[in-house]
Amino acid sequence: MRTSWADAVDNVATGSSDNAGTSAGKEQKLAPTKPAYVPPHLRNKSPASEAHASSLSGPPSGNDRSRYNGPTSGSQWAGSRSDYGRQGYGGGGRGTGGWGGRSGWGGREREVNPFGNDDVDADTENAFNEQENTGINFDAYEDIPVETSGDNVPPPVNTFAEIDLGDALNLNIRRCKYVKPTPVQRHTIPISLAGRDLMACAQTGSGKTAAFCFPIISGIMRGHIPQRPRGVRTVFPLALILSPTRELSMQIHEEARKFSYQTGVRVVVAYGGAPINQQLRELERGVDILVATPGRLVDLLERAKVSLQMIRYLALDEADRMLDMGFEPQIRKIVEQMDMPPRGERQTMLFSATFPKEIQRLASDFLSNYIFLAVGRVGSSTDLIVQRIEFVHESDKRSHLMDLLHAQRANGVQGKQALTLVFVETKKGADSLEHWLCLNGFPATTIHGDRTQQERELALRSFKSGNTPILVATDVAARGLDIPHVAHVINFDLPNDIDDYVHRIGRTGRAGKTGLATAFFNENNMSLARPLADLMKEANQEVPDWLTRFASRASYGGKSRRGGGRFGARDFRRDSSFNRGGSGNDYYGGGSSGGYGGYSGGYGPAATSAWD
Ligand SMILES: Nc1ncnc2c1ncn2[C@@H]1O[C@H](COP(=O)(O)OP(=O)(O)OP(=O)(O)O)[C@@H](O)[C@H]1O
Repeated sequence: MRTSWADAVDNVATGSSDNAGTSAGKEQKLAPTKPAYVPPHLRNKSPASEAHASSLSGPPSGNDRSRYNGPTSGSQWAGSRSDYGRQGYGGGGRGTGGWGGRSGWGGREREVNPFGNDDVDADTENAFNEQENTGINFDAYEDIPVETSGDNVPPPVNTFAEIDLGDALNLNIRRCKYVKPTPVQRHTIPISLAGRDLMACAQTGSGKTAAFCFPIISGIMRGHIPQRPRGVRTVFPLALILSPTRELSMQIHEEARKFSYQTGVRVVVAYGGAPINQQLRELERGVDILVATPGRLVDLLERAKVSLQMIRYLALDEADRMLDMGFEPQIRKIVEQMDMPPRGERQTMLFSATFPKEIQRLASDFLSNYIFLAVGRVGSSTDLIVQRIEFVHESDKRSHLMDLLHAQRANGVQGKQALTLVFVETKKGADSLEHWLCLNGFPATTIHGDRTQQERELALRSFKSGNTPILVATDVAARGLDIPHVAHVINFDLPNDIDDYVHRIGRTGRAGKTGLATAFFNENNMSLARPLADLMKEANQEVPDWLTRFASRASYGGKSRRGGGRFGARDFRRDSSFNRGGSGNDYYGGGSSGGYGGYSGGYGPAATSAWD
């Protein structure tokens, strides 16, 4: 196995795609009209090592899904799914596979380098220094409490070196300048590599994208590659990553392309608002991982352009949003009513920074014997974000915003000149505020659902580049977007739901950096007083007295769905109302203060929940 990794790295080091071309060329001679599908783990390889590598592509041993293959077990491929031998996954290695007459990266195409002008050696050398210089400070997450529940939870790792992700992926991790895994990565990667289903909750900006991408890419690289049907114009991805917005899908696609560079794994994105034909062309060139928004995917499924028959990995990013009232029917259709393998046969991973209990309950329909992981309190914000709440009457909001922006122009945000993201309630409100800001000498642009996709993308690019340092947005930009240098998030209009607030302010204070979030609160936001005060307290923020008073008033009658102010009661399976045979206690003590040494959460039978 090592031989094939070394080959892949040689290719990376020389920047050569010739080997891939050679191997595809050989296939073409055998079947001139239909170049065979080249399994990812054999792409970018010299013919000399093919025989050896293909002998390694046999089905995984063992059928016990509950078995735990530790992540530190050398190159043994931990967590291979037991179901790869089922119909559709059968068939042989290289040469017997074939897919619609096209091949992925193993074919004629040269893979574009997503890292730009990448000098591997220089980058690798500089990575650690640069990392230190960028201000990324993941030590800030070290003492975050971590809780897990479920059967036989694999222990976390401390370093990427402890996990056998494969050399090509490891090289890309270094190119991304990731020195060590973030807490959510430390815990989830071993769980996913062990083949387990997962519901993972971790704070905004804490590295969840890589946490689900690494195991998927690694699994595809090393797994037994199924034979894909020949001669049909339908594509059969092996992994599906769904996200709620177009921009987030694009971002995940960009990240996944970096992680999978020269691994032979091909990632394609499909989202609405953009010409479908172009996306179809991309798909027809081969796809291992499909990143998509639900609407466009349903369209592709109904046109029989995509089949989910061979999905091994399903990841829902922003999973709670994907399963709320707006999206749930589409997600159910995709997951339960098309041709996707049922739960238990595929591996399902759900990620978000927030997971209300009612959504956890819904989500459990898609999971099999899953592990629940919470890094930090479910739905908590990071205390890297300084939160300020100001009481501002509706009619004073604009002048108040103007004061903030003038002060910011003079002094920067926390001493830095940086990007400002302003959230408003409505699309009309966004346009009108943008117009007013521009009139007053503050270059601004907008992103919301009434703008064309082209306009949305242009606005985001202009904001990211700093050309337009203020972006006025509706909730379409609230989740997942990772925009460096957003130093200030202003909730001009507060959302109705505290979880939306958590995601919005999470656009700053990412990856260990600090950030500032200011919110304008008034009589229209009373229902948010208590959850907001709770959230701020949890994040060690100063809560204004007036907010504490509003929070304690009876006018907010709703029960906090966040489940009390202590670390616990996270996994809904532990909830007293669900715990049929249990003690009625909604608090459980499987926690730890997540540092390397302090981990004790949920490993071993003592932590098995009553439900499992
Ligand atoms: N191990 C790591 N080392 C350094 N940086 C990392 C690491 N993992 C992720 N990052 C960076 O951290 C940033 C935030 O990651 P990501 O966007 O995945 O966060 P997230 O948890 O998905 O946030 P959100 O909840 O807002 O979607 C990204 O810029 C990413 O490149």
